[in-house]
Amino acid sequence: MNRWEKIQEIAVTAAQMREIEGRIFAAGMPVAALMEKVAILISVRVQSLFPLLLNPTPNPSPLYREGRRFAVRVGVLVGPGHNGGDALVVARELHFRGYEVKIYRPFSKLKDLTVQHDLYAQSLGICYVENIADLQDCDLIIDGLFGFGLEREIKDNLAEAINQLNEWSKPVVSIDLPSGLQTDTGEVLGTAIKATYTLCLGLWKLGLLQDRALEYVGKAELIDFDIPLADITAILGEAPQIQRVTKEFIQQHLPLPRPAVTHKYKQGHLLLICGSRKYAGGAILTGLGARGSGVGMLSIAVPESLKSLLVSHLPEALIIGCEETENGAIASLPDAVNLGSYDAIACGPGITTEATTIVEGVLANNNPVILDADGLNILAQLGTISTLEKRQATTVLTPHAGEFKRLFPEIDYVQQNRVEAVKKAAELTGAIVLLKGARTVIGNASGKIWIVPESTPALARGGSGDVLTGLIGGLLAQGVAANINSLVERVVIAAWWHAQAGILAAKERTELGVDAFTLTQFLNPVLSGLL
Ligand SMILES: NC(=O)C1=CN([C@@H]2O[C@H](COP(=O)(O)OP(=O)(O)OC[C@H]3O[C@@H](n4cnc5c(N)ncnc54)[C@H](O)[C@@H]3O)[C@@H](O)[C@H]2O)[C@@H](O)CC1
Ligand SMILES: [K+]
Repeated sequence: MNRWEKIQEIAVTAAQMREIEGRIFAAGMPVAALMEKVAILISVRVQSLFPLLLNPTPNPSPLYREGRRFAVRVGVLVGPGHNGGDALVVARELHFRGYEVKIYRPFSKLKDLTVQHDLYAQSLGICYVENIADLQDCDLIIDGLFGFGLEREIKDNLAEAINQLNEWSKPVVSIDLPSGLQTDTGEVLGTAIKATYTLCLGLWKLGLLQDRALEYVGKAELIDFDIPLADITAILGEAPQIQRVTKEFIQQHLPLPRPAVTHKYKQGHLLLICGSRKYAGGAILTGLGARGSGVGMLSIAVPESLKSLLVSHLPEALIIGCEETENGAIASLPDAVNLGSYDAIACGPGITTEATTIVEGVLANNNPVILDADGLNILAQLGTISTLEKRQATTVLTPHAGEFKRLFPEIDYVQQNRVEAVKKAAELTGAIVLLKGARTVIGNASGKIWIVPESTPALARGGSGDVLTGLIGGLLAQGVAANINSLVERVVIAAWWHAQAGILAAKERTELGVDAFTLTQFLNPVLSGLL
């Protein structure tokens, strides 16, 4: 793995970033030199994103046709700390490159280095404005108000200025993170800049990966400024506790290539328990998700009345018809079904909350189990922690925020800090917990967290979770059959793969075109593209 790939896997808190930068400074790197270096990199990136339109012409240049934006007038927001220092260096560079720069610095007390850059910018004759409204004619705004040093709410005049600026809907490039976001939790402290681009410096800040930050972050990019890997490792350890899931990680952990000599049972046998008369389609989608995983053998237990429907959609699967309740839920599994004979069991989509004894039976068994949807609601009724305490084998829980709250009423901050919530849930239960969202978070009992950094709102659609359950189940079964030690990577792969299939499908069919069945058709193309 090269340096770029390695740093893409890391997410840090403000405290960790401070410790890492502290080591660099202690080793002799002058603070001013680092700021200069970083800010030059930012300024170069800004120039490529918003090239200077030197010669406005009725015939747009070829660059214009590539969809690049041009900027002439740039408003730079300068805060009191080193984020403001960065912004002042960027302002100076853009000024020298020929941009018309205006600086808005609503603070009188600045950090020393920032003072120096401020004095120099003034000496160059760069225009300073008193009011945010003076920036309304700008083509582009650079936001250097606060970075990871923001520690309290933004209030009063500054908050008003930010709100006013957000209303203009101008392109905004935020330095490090949109000013106003808490670095670790992504919480809005008072108010926050709505960025078009966020140029995150050095290492990804955790807050940028939290769902509630996303509407402020825009398109996020990492600006690498050569932090020595030794300094990163010294603070974060060899394997970071919070890992962004990257393509390289997936390539390393996929169950590929298959052994040259194998047979279907060696490639995992998954049992799905799903569906009811009311929710028949969920069973099909779960089955199609499992199919996409490449699992060796797939058995699907459904209410007897759904059997022929399932056979027609999944001819390769072994469909097990089960006795039904009056309402058409699974009442019991046939005696011939030996739960212990499967490599993994996925249980829940569409089973309704009538299937309590089924879920109890599955959990009493000693194989890896994935619970989703009604499987989770039943677990919540049984008592999540007390029920899971008794289990030795791997359990995977895949809640969305609502299900999470029902499962873990003691964890009341799931909306505020999804990463901490998952960490706590995994610690309390020993389970692998996957919290669905715009940035799906996965954690296990060791305290390690994985975040899927890209997804699409196209996936916010009924049935897409069923596909994920099947996909996780299939990958887990293959992992068990191959005797791999750690199964959490399989869950991580499934979450990433599912998101990428959504992204690919949305690219071809728009965000409105990704129904759950269509999603299953894009699972394999993601892999082909990856390899
Ligand atoms: N970490 C690194 O290695 C580097 C960091 N740099 C920059 O330095 C930034 C961090 O700099 P700082 O630690 O100076 O922090 P910031 O620039 O984020 O701001 C901290 C300052 O804002 C004040 N402040 C905090 N909350 C406030 C509020 N609500 N209202 C008014 N004032 C408030 C603080 O008292 C302090 O003076 C990074 O985000 C990045 O832009 C780069 O210059 C160079 C490399
Ligand atoms: K900023």
